[in-house]
Amino acid sequence: MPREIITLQVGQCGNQIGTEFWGRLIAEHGIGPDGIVKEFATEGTDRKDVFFYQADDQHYIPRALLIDLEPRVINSLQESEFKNLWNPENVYIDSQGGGAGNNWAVGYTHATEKYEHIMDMIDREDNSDSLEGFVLTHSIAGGTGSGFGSHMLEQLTDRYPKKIIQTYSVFPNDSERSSVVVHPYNSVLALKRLILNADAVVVIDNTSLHRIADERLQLDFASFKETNSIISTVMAASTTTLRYPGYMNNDLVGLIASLVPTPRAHFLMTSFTPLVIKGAQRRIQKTSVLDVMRRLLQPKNIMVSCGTKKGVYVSILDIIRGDVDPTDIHKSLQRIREKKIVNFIPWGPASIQVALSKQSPYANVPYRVSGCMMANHSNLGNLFARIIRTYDILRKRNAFLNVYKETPVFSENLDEFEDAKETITNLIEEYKAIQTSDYINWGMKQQQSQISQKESSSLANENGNGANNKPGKSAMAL
Ligand SMILES: Nc1nc2c(ncn2[C@@H]2O[C@H](COP(=O)(O)OP(=O)(O)OP(=O)(O)O)[C@@H](O)[C@H]2O)c(=O)[nH]1
Repeated sequence: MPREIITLQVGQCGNQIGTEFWGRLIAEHGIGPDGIVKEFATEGTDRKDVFFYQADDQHYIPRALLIDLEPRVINSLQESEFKNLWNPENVYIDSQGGGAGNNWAVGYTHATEKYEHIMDMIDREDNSDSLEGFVLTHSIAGGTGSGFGSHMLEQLTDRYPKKIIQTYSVFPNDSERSSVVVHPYNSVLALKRLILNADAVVVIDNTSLHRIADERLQLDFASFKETNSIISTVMAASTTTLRYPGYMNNDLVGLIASLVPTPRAHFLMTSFTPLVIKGAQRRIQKTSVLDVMRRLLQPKNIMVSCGTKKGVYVSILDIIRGDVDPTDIHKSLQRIREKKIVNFIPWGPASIQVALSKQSPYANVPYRVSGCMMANHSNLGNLFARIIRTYDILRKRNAFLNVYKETPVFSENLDEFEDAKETITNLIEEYKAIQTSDYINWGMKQQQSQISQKESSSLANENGNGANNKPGKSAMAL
């Protein structure tokens, strides 16, 4: 039975990367931009119905909601070759159309006003018996994807507590301080929701994408079109096992369970090889299984700028596509073990897991084997520590807070900032502890102190409400 997934694209970035993703999916499944399956693809054994459903006239419609507070991006999608692909009822553009002005609190406030309408759209889309969960695409640095997306995450946790929530979250480029000057505020506030309300977050780091585009693909000034092409490659590859089921990882819960052994440390890094995107230099090397598996581990190919030389891997899943002899996989794993390329956690068994999948027969790729790595690594804590450092610089100066203070979340005080920072700081501590052999004991102590804190604060907060008091998913999972 298929386990369906609804995709929620929120804000400029969310809709732009979402569109690239659908472009990849229809190519891989032999579906035209109008949703009609091409004649040569009618016999496939792929699972189109995880991400699409069929209308009465048999054309495929993405299970997707397109949401933005300003019309530009969605309007341009509605004029593109994909204009007949999406269900027009699943588009939400705010009637005022002014966007969230790069402000998390404005996006969040809009969402509190519109959430019943959005939840009705989601409930309508939940038209199957076996919905597995949701995938959110957004950026954390602006206002809509970040703020509106945060509120949606909270609402989804409330409304669908048993469904999986995975996100592809775009983190800001370190060097773009001038374009979204308040991105550290927005990022910290959104990160709190990603920690508390998501089951898995695939971190897409614009800093890394630009480095990869520059150094690996020799694109001097990569545009969003090009970085989004990299992102959609990773999104399509990381969902391969759901769409071309094999003997493992063929639903979202199985995929996430193998990567996220402890609930809070659910942030994932990715790498992909060989990368081939339009407009970039093509340098296809020899693509043997060993080459692919080794390249996936090279820090220069990893799409998060936190390094992997120090620190430890909590888990690794390599999704290898192509015509591959399974004995090559065993030999490659042995070589990687012998060379001690990977350091794993000292507190539990961990190894590289491999899922094999065929290439799509309909998407022409110029290589024999490709690989996508999804991994959980302690150095992700360094990325969050960097965000906190840039946040502290702004916050100490009380800079650019006026618009935030005009919104209900911050009208009385700025406590929500402190609360978000504390949630992230706790996670950074967890990533430090994850590297030590004492991690299990550390986790038990944390759990104990959280239970006592919860007991005392539930007495104090009996009549409270607002963003600070929402129960977190990870708190429930602990
Ligand atoms: N990789 C990538 N990053 C993007 C894209 N569009 C915007 N960004 C990044 O996203 C952040 C800004 O978020 P946006 O998605 O533009 O903003 P929004 O969510 O629409 O919110 P408002 O514009 O405030 O309404 C910045 O860090 C941008 O660099 C995109 O298409 N691809």
